[in-house]
Amino acid sequence: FFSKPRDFSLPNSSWGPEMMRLYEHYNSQCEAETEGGGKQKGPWRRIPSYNRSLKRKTSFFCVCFSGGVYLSKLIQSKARLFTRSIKEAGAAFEYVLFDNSDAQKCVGILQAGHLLEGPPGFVHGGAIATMIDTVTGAHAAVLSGPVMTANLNINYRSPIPLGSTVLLESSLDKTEGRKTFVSCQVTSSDGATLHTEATALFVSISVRKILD
Ligand SMILES: CCCCCCCC(=O)SCCNC(=O)CCNC(=O)[C@H](O)C(C)(C)COP(=O)(O)OP(=O)(O)OC[C@H]1O[C@@H](n2cnc3c(N)ncnc32)[C@H](O)[C@@H]1OP(=O)(O)O
Repeated sequence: FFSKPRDFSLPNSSWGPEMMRLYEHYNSQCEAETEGGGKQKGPWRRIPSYNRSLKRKTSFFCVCFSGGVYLSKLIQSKARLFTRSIKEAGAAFEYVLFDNSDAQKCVGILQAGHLLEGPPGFVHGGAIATMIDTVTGAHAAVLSGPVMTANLNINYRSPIPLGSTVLLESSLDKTEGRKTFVSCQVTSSDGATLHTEATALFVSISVRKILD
């Protein structure tokens, strides 16, 4: 009765060679070899991704706690995670996130599809902001549990060609009480071109607050 939800952060036929190269680079570091030739956890962990978030909990909490019957019935059944809402593989956001808890870093590998166009031939600034929010948000959530973006500052340094693969690297700057401060850099897949720089503040919240 229970079908397993599809994990969208696994390779599909739309992933190009650069996307695959970076994916394999980090994925190969999710497992390390022991001295005896066995396997153990490596420094990186792939973060799975689905097209819905908190599906069961949300409908449960909506009905039970927030009086959200309207939300539950009419909206929740259709709700999709924004970055995973386009069905055609490769058309919009193709991405995968990896987390390194020892280094307190998170990386996102993004292949920007044709539906993300802003200026002719380049990626829309809002789509770049979306991916920065996604990578830094996932990083802050790994570090601090449930959070919401309170502040996002972005400097666009050079445009991202549509169809290209870029690397988003998020690092922890500091935590202060409920506040988690992170920085993010978006570079070309070889690291040679800096496309975008950002800082973000996430504030810890209770899950109840999101659902309210
Ligand atoms: C897997 C996919 C991952 C995707 C991740 C995507 C994440 C998102 O996009 S979330 C959606 C966008 N964000 C929102 O809609 C949030 C809207 N804002 C809010 O709900 C609230 O303002 C919220 C939760 C951020 C903070 O509210 P609240 O919990 O009442 O905290 P509040 O008491 O005001 O502030 C807590 C601290 O943060 C600071 N703070 C809050 N907002 C800001 C801000 N914008 N700038 C600087 N500091 C801030 C406060 O000064 C306070 O600091 P201190 O503790 O030192 O006094």
